[in-house]
Amino acid sequence: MIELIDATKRFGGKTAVDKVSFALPPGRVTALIGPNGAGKTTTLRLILGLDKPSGGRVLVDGRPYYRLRTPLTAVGALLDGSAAHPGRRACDHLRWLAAGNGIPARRVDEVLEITGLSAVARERVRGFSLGMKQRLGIAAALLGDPPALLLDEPLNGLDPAGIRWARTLIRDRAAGGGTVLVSSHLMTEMSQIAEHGLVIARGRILADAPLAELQSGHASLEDAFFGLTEGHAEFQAGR
Ligand SMILES: Nc1ncnc2c1ncn2[C@@H]1O[C@H](COP(=O)(O)OP(=O)(O)OP(=O)(O)O)[C@@H](O)[C@H]1O
Repeated sequence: MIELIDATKRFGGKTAVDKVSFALPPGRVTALIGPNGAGKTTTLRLILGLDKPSGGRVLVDGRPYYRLRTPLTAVGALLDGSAAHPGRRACDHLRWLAAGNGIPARRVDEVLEITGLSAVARERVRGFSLGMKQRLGIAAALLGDPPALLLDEPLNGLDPAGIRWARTLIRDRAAGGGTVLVSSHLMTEMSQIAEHGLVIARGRILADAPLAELQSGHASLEDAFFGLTEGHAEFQAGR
């Protein structure tokens, strides 16, 4: 279980995440949706201990992330698909992560297989396409076979076959009892992948409800989203 209780993150005078409270139960895909600058990435970074909360609490299985002994076996995360060093071979990147987390080396071959990267495992990341980097990021997230997955825009750069594969993977993880949080701008995709939605804007949670409930009375999740976030966008294009 992942839980945020009045979690707040300020950067100087800017409040990126403002008293956010929610719980992510196992067995469910939750979509974190919000406009640019809403606080989605900061929320994920707070859960992963990459940002320290200015207030409130962020707990993974009842304790802060930094207290987890082998974090990759508790929470797998995709925050930036290109986080691997460009000069490294894909397999070495994963081996290095595995070694630091007490994960057996054979798991590296498994996640390469799951993400379809076995054939390019010995190639250097600098030659990878955006979609391949994304698959490598997902491979890293799966390395510890964690019960919880946090995925920031996991479909970025994936081709149609990749999107279908990722969609199935995400759903299967939750169906198998996993906790999955997916942050995305892709409403149509989210309505196919997730059961539950957290709508965030200007650092505040505007809705925490089943997607079917959020969508009711609207033609689509996108319409519901615009209805909820109207006037809350950080950035507005000129007309
Ligand atoms: N390290 C930082 N220093 C200063 N401000 C930051 C920092 N990180 C985030 N912010 C600000 O906090 C707010 C929330 O940013 P965040 O990246 O969490 O939004 P987001 O919802 O992920 O946006 P996007 O959809 O554009 O990726 C933004 O106004 C951003 O400029």
